[in-house]
Amino acid sequence: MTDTVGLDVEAVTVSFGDLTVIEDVSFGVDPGTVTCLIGPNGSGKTTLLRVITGLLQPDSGTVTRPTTGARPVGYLAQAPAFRSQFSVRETLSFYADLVGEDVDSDSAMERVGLGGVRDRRVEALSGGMTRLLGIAQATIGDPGLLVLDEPSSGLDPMMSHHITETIAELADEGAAVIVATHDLGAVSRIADDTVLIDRGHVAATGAPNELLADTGASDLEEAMSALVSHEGDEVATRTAQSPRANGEGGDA
Ligand SMILES: Nc1ncnc2c1ncn2[C@@H]1O[C@H](COP(=O)(O)OP(=O)(O)OP(=O)(O)O)[C@@H](O)[C@H]1O
Repeated sequence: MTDTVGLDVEAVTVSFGDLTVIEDVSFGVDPGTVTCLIGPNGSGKTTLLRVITGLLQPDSGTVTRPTTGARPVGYLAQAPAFRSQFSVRETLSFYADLVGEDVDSDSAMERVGLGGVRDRRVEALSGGMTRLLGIAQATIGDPGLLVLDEPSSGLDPMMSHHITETIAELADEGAAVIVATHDLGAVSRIADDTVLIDRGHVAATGAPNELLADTGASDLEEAMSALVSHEGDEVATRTAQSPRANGEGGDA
């Protein structure tokens, strides 16, 4: 999985009609590290991740990705959808076949700890297990870049810890990992770096302890609150809740 080239996002701008949701965003993620993308609801994190995976073309700017692995990018969508009748093993074999011949799916299953439920159907998995299945499918083919959208949202603390440890291990194996999350406890545990997005702009970057030092805050929630603009919050929240069609499945 090791690559000397990580992820490089350079001056990316994305608009939907008249609404510019990402403007002139630049940052990088080194191989073997975890960068957490944080920011308020509707600030543009998912949009940026979709550009990073190549699912969405930016209006301007460039994205340079690693080239190692049987596929370059593994992606966990915010709401991954799998075939309900497939078992865990069948689901992962299906994705492995899409990636290429002789691509192993068992190691991905074991890596996230789903070996014990390999024959359970997707429809019978808990929410946490479904997220683990999503992470497992994202790792098939050992991509050099892993893009994970809210991997631990809505999970109990033990499952959340398990998922964040798994993510840290994937980076230790050499992948460049970018994770969008509202779980600031997880950010403190696993982030080598953070990118704080506010209204489509980079409001701050740095390791979690640098954000704390820069703001004099005692925790990341306080630091984030100090760094984001609070003007027109009501409008931003309404926009974030407006219906939209992303049409994402579980694969990049
Ligand atoms: N396909 C689309 N068409 C129109 N507007 C969109 C589309 N996708 C996203 N948006 C808008 O872009 C903005 C950013 O949305 P995005 O989902 O990227 O935010 P986010 O930071 O991931 O939010 P959250 O934390 O709530 O998941 C929002 O105002 C959203 O309504």
